[in-house]
Amino acid sequence: MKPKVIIYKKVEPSVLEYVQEACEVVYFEQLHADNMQAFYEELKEAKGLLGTGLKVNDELLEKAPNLQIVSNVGVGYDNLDVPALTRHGVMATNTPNVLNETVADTMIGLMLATARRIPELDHMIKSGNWTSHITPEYYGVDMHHKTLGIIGMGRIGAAIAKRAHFGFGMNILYHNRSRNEEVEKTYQATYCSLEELCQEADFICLMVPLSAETTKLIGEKEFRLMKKSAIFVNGSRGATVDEEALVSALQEGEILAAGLDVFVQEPVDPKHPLLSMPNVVTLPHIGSATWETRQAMVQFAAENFVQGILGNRPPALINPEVLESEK
Ligand SMILES: NC(=O)C1=CN([C@@H]2O[C@H](COP(=O)(O)OP(=O)(O)OC[C@H]3O[C@@H](n4cnc5c(N)ncnc54)[C@H](OP(=O)(O)O)[C@@H]3O)[C@@H](O)[C@H]2O)C=CC1
Ligand SMILES: O=CC(=O)O
Repeated sequence: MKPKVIIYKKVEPSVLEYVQEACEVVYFEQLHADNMQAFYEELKEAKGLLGTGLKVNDELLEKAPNLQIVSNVGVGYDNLDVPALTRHGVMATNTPNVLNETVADTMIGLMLATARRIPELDHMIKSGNWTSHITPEYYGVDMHHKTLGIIGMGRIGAAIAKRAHFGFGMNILYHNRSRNEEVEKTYQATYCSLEELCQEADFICLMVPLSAETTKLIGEKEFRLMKKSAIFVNGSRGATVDEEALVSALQEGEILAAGLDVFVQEPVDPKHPLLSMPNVVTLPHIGSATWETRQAMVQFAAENFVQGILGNRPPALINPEVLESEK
């Protein structure tokens, strides 16, 4: 008998068929209040769980005594309580690398859109307000040859640095807990403290994973350090920024503008003050949202999943301790 697993996200038929070769799949295209009870019922027997964003913690794991693997479709896994998964002997996997280039494209697009005020001016034309030659009040600022500070110079950060260095001739600063010699050599990036980066950069791009350490990593103090002309973009998770401090920094003119792909609460409340600011460009968490990349991510998640279900080591295993404790 094939092991029972749950997929709780809409996937391509080819991916479903690939998983079905090894598993009996219970398929929920999406989880919502009306099917949660049915989901919990299936969870009692499920050996695997594949999807995006579900909070997996002790409470959920107690409802899933047979679980072997949780396969996250996405690289960030702040929705997973990894120590709890490890305690319960459940493997956790994610989808690194396949989305680096696409997310980097999105972040460069967001920086340009913010600096050149693209959505604001698009709206001006479409609402019938382009009535004369553009006056200085509509000018943007250059991105090329400015200084870009990347906080979180990992896989995606490096793909952003590549574009910024070779494409825009930008000077790159970065901050991590540890140095990344590869980006220093390849993109002439300079390592610095968070404070130095905030003070020196014209564009500040946040790309860290969300953790206890990075929650509200950027707040009042950091915004105060930034240049009044700074453009801040966040592609990590909403909670890495103190949103109230960001609103104040924009209202007080401590920074020039912001580009946001992520919010503390998603979907963001339409009445959120950030949404009524013309100098804030917003996106609905679309960093990796292209057909090609989303397919690659789901395929990767399915490969992790099937390998784990078959008792093999999945290629992107987050908690290898689970396998070590089985030896
Ligand atoms: N908007 C979107 O659609 C997407 C968002 N993301 C987000 O981007 C994140 C990064 O992805 P990826 O590049 O693959 O991850 P990586 O792990 O490759 O890079 C993360 C970087 O952050 C640094 N970092 C971690 N903790 C801290 C800290 N406390 N202070 C300073 N730097 C820190 C790490 O360096 P070190 O360990 O040396 O500190 C590392 O260089 C994901 O976790 C996800 O949240 C990802 C994909 C799409
Ligand atoms: O936010 C998306 C991810 O892959 O992480």
